[in-house]
Amino acid sequence: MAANQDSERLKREAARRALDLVEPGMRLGLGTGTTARHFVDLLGEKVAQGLKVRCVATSEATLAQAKGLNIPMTTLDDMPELDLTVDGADEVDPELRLIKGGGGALLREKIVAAASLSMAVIADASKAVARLGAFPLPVEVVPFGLVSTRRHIEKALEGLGAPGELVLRGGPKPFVTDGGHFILDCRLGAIADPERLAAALSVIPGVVEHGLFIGYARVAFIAGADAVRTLGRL
Ligand SMILES: O=C(CO)[C@H](O)[C@H](O)COP(=O)(O)O
Repeated sequence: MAANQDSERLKREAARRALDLVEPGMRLGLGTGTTARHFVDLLGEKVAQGLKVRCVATSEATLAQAKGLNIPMTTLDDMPELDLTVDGADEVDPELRLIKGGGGALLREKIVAAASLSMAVIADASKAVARLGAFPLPVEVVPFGLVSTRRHIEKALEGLGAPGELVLRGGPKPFVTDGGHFILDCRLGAIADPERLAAALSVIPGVVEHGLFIGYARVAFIAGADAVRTLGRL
C-alpha cells in the first residue's frame, strides 16, 4: 500500500514537470494510463483557473476523464496537428525509444503522437531501462485471421533470431481495444534491434500497430525518489 502511494506520488511529480511545458493556446494530445491520468488531473486544475487549451484524447477512458474536468476536447480530424502530446510508457530506453500499450491504447496513442510536433513522456523510475523488452511488447491485431497473423508474427520473430512467447491479452475473453482489435503480448526479453523488429512487425497483414514507439518522444521526465530526471529536450 505504501509502495503504491509512493509510486503514485512519483507519477504525479513527473506529470507536474510536463505541465510546465504547457502554454496558453496549445493544442495537446492527452495520453492514457495511470501516469497520464495525473497529467490530465493537473491540466484540469489549470483549465479551471482559466488556462485555454484544446485537446485530443488517446482513449475513451481519457476522453471521459478530461470531459469530466471540463477540459475542452475535440477530435484529431478537427485538429489534425498538435503542439504537444504528454503520455506515459511501459519502458523508456536512453535513446527515448519506448514500449507502450500496457493499457491497450497504443494505436490511438501512436496516431496522436505522430500528429504532434513534440511528445513528452512521463514515468516513474521503474520504467527507465537500459534495453527495451523486459515488458511484453503489445501488438494490436485484427480479430479476423488471428491464428494466421499470430503465426506470421512468430515466424518474423524467429527470423530475427528472437523467438518469443505470444499471449492473447484477456485469454478466453480477449481484451478489445477502442478500435475493436485484440492484443498479443509478446514476451521477448531484451530486444537487440528495436528498429528492425518494428519494421518486421509493421509489414505483417493483420497487425494494426505495435507498441514500439521510435522517434516520437523528444523528452522524458523520469521521477525517482529524490528528483525528476530529464532525458532529452524539446
Ligand atoms: O501505453 C500506455 C497505455 O496504452 C500507457 O501509457 C502505459 O501502459 C503506461 O501506463 P501507466 O502509466 O499506467 O504505467
